[in-house]
Amino acid sequence: MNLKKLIRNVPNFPKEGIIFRDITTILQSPEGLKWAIESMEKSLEGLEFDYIIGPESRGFIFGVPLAYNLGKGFIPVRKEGKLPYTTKSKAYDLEYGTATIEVHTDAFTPGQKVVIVDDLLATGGTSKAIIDLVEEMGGEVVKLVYLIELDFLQGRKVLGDYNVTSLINYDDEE
Ligand SMILES: O=P(O)(O)OC[C@H]1O[C@H](OP(=O)(O)OP(=O)(O)O)[C@H](O)[C@@H]1O
Ligand SMILES: Nc1ncnc2[nH]cnc12
Repeated sequence: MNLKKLIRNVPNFPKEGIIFRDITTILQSPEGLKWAIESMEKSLEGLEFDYIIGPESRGFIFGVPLAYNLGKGFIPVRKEGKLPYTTKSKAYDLEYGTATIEVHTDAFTPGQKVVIVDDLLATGGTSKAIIDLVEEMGGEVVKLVYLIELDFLQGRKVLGDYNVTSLINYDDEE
């Protein structure tokens, strides 16, 4: 299946010079959505872990069905001020700005293994912030799975030796 055809490219959103890779057009397609979830799921075959953890908001779209299908729990990572209980937070840079994310302090117990799921890897700032949060809380990140990777932003360099899978790659800004 040619998933790139199902991704809408929106130039100059949310800022001049950014080509936004819009996944709403994949979500609209029953075949595209099925392919995306099933392919992400395949990349986790045989892996032992306790939770899927994913960032607001697009990480929820893919993380929850994966967790449900694999019989795991899901841990939401939210933007600042949204989680109601005690949180641990981390500030980070994005391709088009800065943000702070938070996770509940009792989301998992030390020693547990988590898989990070998100729609897209760009600079790696969001994922690195999640890795830092998980590790500072005593957890272990055993894999990261993305639908899309913007290779030219070199997010993988930021992620170092972690086990990373992405399904659709963009090598340059076109
Ligand atoms: O690799 P990075 O440079 O960190 O960029 C990738 C992140 O940026 C986007 O989320 P965004 O913060 O725009 O939030 P949204 O999902 O709510 O739109 C995307 O869904 C990833 O989470
Ligand atoms: N170019 C892009 N398109 C969609 N989501 C993004 N998140 C960060 N960069 C992005």
